[in-house]
Amino acid sequence: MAPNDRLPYEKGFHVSWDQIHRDSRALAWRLDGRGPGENGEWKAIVAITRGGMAPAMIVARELDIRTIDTISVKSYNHQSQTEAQVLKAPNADMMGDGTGILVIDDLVDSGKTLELCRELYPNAHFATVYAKPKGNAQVDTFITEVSQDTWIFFPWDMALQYVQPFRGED
Ligand SMILES: O=P(O)(O)OC[C@H]1O[C@H](OP(=O)(O)OP(=O)(O)O)[C@H](O)[C@@H]1O
Ligand code: HPA
Ligand SMILES: [Mg+2]
Repeated sequence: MAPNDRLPYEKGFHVSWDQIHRDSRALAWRLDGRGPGENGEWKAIVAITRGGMAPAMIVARELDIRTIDTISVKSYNHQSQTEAQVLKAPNADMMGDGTGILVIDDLVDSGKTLELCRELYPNAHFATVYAKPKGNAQVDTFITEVSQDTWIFFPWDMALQYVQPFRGED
């Protein structure tokens, strides 16, 4: 399937860099002071690559968190879902059972990616910028919910291009 072919997704939600920046900052503010540290600090951030890296960087900057690791989970080939698998795990000593760790992704869809991460780190806090209803139960904190039949297009997957005027061209 071509990557820009939305079927079976009825709707497209196109997110600009500006929008993901605002929404990721909103996520940071919601998470601020909610960690298990004395002043609500979080121990570290773990970004779920690749989509979680941009939001994780923005949250880390807002919350002044310098310890950042990644977990690489692959679960999609374009818009087709495959079995979720961990291709690279974060530092085991740092992770423990996940206590104090903020695991960040761009979105939760079916919830399969987070389900796998939760099994590995049951005490981590899981946060995404966007969420679809099926995966809702897997995420502790998110900013915006979109319907299950919506495909979210992120700015790193898009480019500016010409569109014809609504009334057509002369
Ligand atoms: O809730 P789920 O149904 O598991 O889907 C959500 C996951 O799918 C996408 O990642 P993808 O596996 O496509 O990899 P990418 O981040 O490298 O693009 C997205 O970034 C989430 O990580
Ligand atoms: O709606 C989506 N957009 C981008 N990547 C995704 N991975 C699962 N669902 C989505
Ligand atoms: Mg991803």
